[in-house]
Amino acid sequence: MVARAFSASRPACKSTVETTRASPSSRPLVKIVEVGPRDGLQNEKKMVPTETKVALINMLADVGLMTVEATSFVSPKWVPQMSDAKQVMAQIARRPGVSYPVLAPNLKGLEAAIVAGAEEVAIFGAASESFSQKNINCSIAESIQRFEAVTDAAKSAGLRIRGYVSCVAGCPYEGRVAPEAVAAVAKALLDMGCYEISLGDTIGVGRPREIRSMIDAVARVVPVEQLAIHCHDTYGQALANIYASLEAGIRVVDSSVAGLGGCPYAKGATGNVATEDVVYMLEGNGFRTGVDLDKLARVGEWISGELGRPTGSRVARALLAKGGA
Ligand SMILES: CC(C)(COP(=O)([O-])OP(=O)([O-])OC[C@H]1O[C@@H](n2cnc3c(N)ncnc32)[C@H](O)[C@@H]1OP(=O)([O-])[O-])[C@@H](O)C(=O)NCCC(=O)NCCSC(=O)C[C@@](C)(O)CC(=O)[O-]
Repeated sequence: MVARAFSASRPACKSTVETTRASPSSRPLVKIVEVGPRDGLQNEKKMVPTETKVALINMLADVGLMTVEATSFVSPKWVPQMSDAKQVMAQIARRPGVSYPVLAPNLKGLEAAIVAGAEEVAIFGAASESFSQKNINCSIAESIQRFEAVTDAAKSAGLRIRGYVSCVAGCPYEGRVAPEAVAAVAKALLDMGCYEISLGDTIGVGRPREIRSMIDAVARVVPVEQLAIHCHDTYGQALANIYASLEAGIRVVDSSVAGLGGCPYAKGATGNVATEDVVYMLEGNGFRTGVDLDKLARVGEWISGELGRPTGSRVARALLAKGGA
């Protein structure tokens, strides 16, 4: 079977056909933003020991991932699992060339992140009013004001800023979310200085055509080069949605080792798409990721064991079953 791949040029509506035999360096790079230590763990009911979080982050940086979202400087009353953010940042190895972004919803979080030595922060808004209220206790308009203060201070401190928009395909409280609502929040985050906007299908309800229409609407106001896709796999649509995002020209994918995760404010939402599954798909479709899949699968197996469950990655399960990973 000849693998279909996409052109390196964007937008990639007219995809070219390549084979996976192309040399690795000639294949376009897809940047993977590993969110397992943050998005993957934030919903765990039992406190994960700080040393386990630190070991996970260090292992993920060792398998070739260049961006490992480390933790969140959020209210410990809202998300107790992230209450050791300062200790995590103090103990990780910080491999040269690897970014360790952290979430910072307000000035208090930003100040703590700076003291902890963060070089990149992420602010997180939503395209749905109800989710914004549940997640960060304010309306979308109030969140934009709050984020402006955060981004001004972060820029003055020389930090890079990433933006998230949640509920890009649907909201657990309001149902369908209009692509125009997503585009408006994404544009506001871009305008305040985010270098990249990650589009989050928080509850995994989107399907490829819906995801594509949403991206097309956002790409009218934010260059596609500055967009990332962040898919939860609740309805089993994540890989198909990522494929649709690649066709739309997106080259940054958020994912979580072993498919860890869920969202504290989205009942029933499962984890992010598993990083192992994303790497397997990309490497077989004419892209390179720089990630050692076998090593990554072993990291996923290890952290799943620490959490007392099997890995959520189907690719890792297949590799481990045949003794490959
Ligand atoms: C935004 C707030 C703080 C507003 O929460 P609030 O209650 O309105 O805040 P407040 O300013 O009134 O403060 C309340 C208390 O929290 C403290 N506080 C206030 N801020 C901080 C801080 N930064 N760090 C530590 N402590 C903080 C503050 O000091 C005070 O403490 P008290 O005086 O009562 O002892 C709260 O709602 C919050 O922390 N929310 C975070 C929720 C969260 O982390 N959700 C998960 C991440 S988003 C996500 O997963 C989606 C994403 C990104 O992955 C993409 C996708 O999938 O869609």
